[in-house]
Amino acid sequence: AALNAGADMVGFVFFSPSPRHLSLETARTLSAQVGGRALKVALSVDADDALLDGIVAALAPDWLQLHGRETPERVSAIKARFGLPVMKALHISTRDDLAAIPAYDGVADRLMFDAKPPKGALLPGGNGAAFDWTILENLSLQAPWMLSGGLGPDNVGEALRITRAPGVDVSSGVERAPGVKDEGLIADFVARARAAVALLSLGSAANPA
Ligand SMILES: O=C(O)c1ccccc1NCC(=O)[C@H](O)[C@H](O)COP(=O)(O)O
Repeated sequence: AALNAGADMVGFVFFSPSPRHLSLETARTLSAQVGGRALKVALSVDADDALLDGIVAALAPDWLQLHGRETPERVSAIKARFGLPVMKALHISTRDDLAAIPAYDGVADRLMFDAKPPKGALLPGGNGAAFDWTILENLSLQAPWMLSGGLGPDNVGEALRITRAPGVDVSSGVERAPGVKDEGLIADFVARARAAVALLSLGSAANPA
């Protein structure tokens, strides 16, 4: 569905507590379907080298997305070991959280600003929680970045208008139940993101998917 909708990137979750978690076998099968139509992103949470070895062998990802407490040093080590670009997710709730950015800017190949998980949440992402997007207004970074957290077809245009994010990421906002993606919502999300990019003249640097 994501490929048909024209997503630039498709994400594969490797985190066993998640309803979106994939086995390596399933990832291998899904990977073959991508066929170069989108970039494959492997999402992990504080994965060790052995797990990342397995993920890279099964999925042959174009990107590694790190969603745990990986330090800048760990990001560098993963980049060096796998020779793949790394996207580091950082949790944002208040302006104070922007203080974490400089240590990763220029180390990670891309940053992803996601909402801080709600209290008691079992997952570090994919919670459908949004944050105050005005925190990111006028952000100036070396690394390209993406916005995520609580996005969906109805608010992605507004999120892009406020943040002018060079990319957006969605999970539960295009699901009909936890872990069950909805083809119509996916198509709607990509169409609305692309329409906002065109309207705002964000140009080809934008990467909404
Ligand atoms: O989606 C998951 O299950 C997940 C599990 C563990 C770490 C991260 C996870 N998702 C991260 C994402 O990339 C989500 O797209 C991002 O957090 C936004 O999620 P949502 O608010 O549900 O759109």
